[in-house]
Amino acid sequence: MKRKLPVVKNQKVEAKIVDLTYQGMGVAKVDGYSLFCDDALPGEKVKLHVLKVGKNFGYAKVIERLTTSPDRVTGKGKAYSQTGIAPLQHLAYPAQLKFKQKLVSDLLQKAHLADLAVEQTLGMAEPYAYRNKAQVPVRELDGKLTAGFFKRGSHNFLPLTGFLIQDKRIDEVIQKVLAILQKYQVTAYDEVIHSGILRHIMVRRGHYSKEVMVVLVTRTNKLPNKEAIVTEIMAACPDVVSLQQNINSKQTNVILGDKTRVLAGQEYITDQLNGLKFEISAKSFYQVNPTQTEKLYQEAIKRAGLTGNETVIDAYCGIGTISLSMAKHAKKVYGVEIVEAAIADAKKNAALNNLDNLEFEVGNAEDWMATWQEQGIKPDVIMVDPPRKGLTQSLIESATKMQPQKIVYVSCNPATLVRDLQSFMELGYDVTQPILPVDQFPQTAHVETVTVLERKK
Ligand SMILES: C[S@@+](CC[C@H](N)C(=O)[O-])C[C@H]1O[C@@H](n2cnc3c(N)ncnc32)[C@H](O)[C@@H]1O
Repeated sequence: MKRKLPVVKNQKVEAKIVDLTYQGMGVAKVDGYSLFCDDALPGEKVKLHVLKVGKNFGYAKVIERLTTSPDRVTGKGKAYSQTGIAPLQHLAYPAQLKFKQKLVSDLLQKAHLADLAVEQTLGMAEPYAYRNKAQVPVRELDGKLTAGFFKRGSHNFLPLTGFLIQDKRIDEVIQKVLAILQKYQVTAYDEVIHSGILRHIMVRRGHYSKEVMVVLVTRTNKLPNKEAIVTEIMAACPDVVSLQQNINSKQTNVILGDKTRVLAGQEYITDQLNGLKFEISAKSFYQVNPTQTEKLYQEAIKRAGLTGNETVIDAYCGIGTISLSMAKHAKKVYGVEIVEAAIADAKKNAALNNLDNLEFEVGNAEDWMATWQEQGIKPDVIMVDPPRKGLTQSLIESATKMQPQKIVYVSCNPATLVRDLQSFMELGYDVTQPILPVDQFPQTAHVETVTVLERKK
């Protein structure tokens, strides 16, 4: 029999916000039924307009705030919430850090792992303008090339000149590049009819080096007036050391295409992390919050307890940032990563830092973990830093068969972390220190964590 829901679409209802979701939405409860709404904080009483009702939960819009949370702060503009650039901007920063700690604790509790402790989130002093990388879509508005962002879950384009959480110099470079492209009548991509030229501008900036990389992502191979455009961009932005064109001719939401060519300068920018130098190419993964990444790596390496005698595996190593940091304190480090260009960077980076105790492999971490296990490699420590989908069961099995003393798990998704911890615990490992959340993404609901697992005696 169909259950009668306590609310119907378009109803106006008063409710109390009891929680925040992992996306930063307020959760209102009406007779036990959850309604998710933007811009609502725990403890606040609100009047809601019900927009959508589903079997288990619905969505609503706040039409009036009846009480205000002491943790509410004035945001920097509606667009940053609407686009998902800064969905937590209305929550005071200390409360954001508490929210992230609670998010991890709640997930552990749901998985019956409530006895695992979670430390206070390690935050940053200036929680804005931290991103060293931008990938902004470009569209034509009123006849002008315009940078912006899409409203969450839609294709509605909102124009923006400042992106709040991104390095301010990156914002400036985007505007300068757009003005030059406009002058040479480069057209903006139109996704409806799949026409026009410029799809995105990607910019990376070295936190210490201040070097800038600009990548023009185009639908077409041809960039009209290329020579003049290149000359003007390089003259207008003297800090650009790498200007590239990436061609993405597919009808897709994926930003970068397969082909990239250097238009001026070099293929990479250089930057530093914890005193080590890194060359970073356009397609390589590189942590976006350099200040917090230094802390994250320091904490992960401290927890690995390296003395200089250990054999270490760094799975999902990217351009080798953690591998190199560990190589300074270990006997030997093996790294694996699926992006070929990232491994090329990792090898160059080892040489750049005069480190010769590393071996890097291109491929699937799961396959390499099994290969290393078959080859009889005996790591003392395995570091894993997977993408959001976490680890596979087969990787976890190969890793534990090698019987490392410690497994240090750096995670950007607490849901998959908790799932994977359960597997490790079934295979003879225990979480021996409180889990540490590190705030890599202030103003957003993303949480990064460091967890240490040790082999049971
Ligand atoms: C969260 S990043 C971590 C990178 C690096 N540890 C760092 O801190 O810069 C995850 C990395 O895993 C890589 N990756 C994704 N799937 C993979 C797989 N199946 N096998 C190996 N590497 C993979 C991605 O290309 C990316 O570089």
